[in-house]
Amino acid sequence: MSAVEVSGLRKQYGGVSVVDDLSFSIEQGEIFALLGPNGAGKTTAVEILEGHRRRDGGTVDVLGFDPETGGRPFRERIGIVLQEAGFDEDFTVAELVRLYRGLYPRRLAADAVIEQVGLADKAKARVKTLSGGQRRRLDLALGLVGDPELLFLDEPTTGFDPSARLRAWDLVQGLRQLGKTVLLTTHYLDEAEHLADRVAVIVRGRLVALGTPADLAAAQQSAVVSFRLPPDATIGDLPVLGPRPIAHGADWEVATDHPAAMVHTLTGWALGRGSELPALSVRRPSLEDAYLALIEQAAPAGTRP
Ligand SMILES: Nc1ncnc2c1ncn2[C@@H]1O[C@H](COP(=O)(O)OP(=O)(O)OP(=O)(O)O)[C@@H](O)[C@H]1O
Repeated sequence: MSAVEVSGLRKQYGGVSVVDDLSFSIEQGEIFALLGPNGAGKTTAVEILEGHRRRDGGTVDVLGFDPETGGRPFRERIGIVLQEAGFDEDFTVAELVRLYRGLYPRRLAADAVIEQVGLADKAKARVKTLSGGQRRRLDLALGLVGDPELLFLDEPTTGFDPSARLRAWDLVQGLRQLGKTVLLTTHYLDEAEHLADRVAVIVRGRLVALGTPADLAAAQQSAVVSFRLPPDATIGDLPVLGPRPIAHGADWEVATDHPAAMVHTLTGWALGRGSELPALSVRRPSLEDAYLALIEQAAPAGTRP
């Protein structure tokens, strides 16, 4: 059975569609990521699924409930981790986790959750003394303590240092092993690639791609060739490669379905002028490569708000 079924979902503000005929389903135990540029409609869609906004059209089933009418029995089965949850800053971490725990009939041990998110040494600290990353970990603890079947995670690792981020990823992956379903929104493509079983890409309220990160990456181009120019060359000196190389720091990258021919052209040019091509590499496209290509196709630069 699906944890979430969305069909033909619509929402308008002032006559403008911000969610436009959106359909997808999320299986139980799946980690599902919603991706899209700023203003794409992700938050609107997620808040409709959480029961915090009303839809204008379509059907939504979350854990067997219509979120608009599910009431308390529905809310007790979901967990929401917001980017900026407001709470009383004078509480300590342990107090706040216990307070939230008291709101749910099914619950986890407060100390275990605090430990899980890596805040054990801050359990007695007041919320106002926490760093930004520690607050985000507290948000995660508050979302988990009611032992939800479905967890909404809104940009869960923004502001985390790299090791806290890996730890949060482990935690989210641990949720999958417990059979929990996770709906993740994130702007970090590596996070979605690492965590999500499937991703949906939304642009201007419409679904433009849905699949596993590997499928999405493979659907765009078969390879990315990257290289640096010889010190005495400029990009204009290169032979015509078909697709235009794109600057990536000191490197140039070109996406292609014909990596062998591309490398042949590039190395032939370099050898012909008696130089090397530093840092030449061929790699499989990442989810980020595919995402950027999808966004560009759906809303070319210059047409975006
Ligand atoms: N209450 C509202 N009234 C009017 N317009 C709104 C309202 N809420 C959202 N919008 C508009 O709907 C569009 C989608 O917003 P939404 O917050 O869902 O995007 P998002 O994909 O979550 O963006 P971000 O990545 O920036 O968080 C935006 O153009 C936004 O201005």
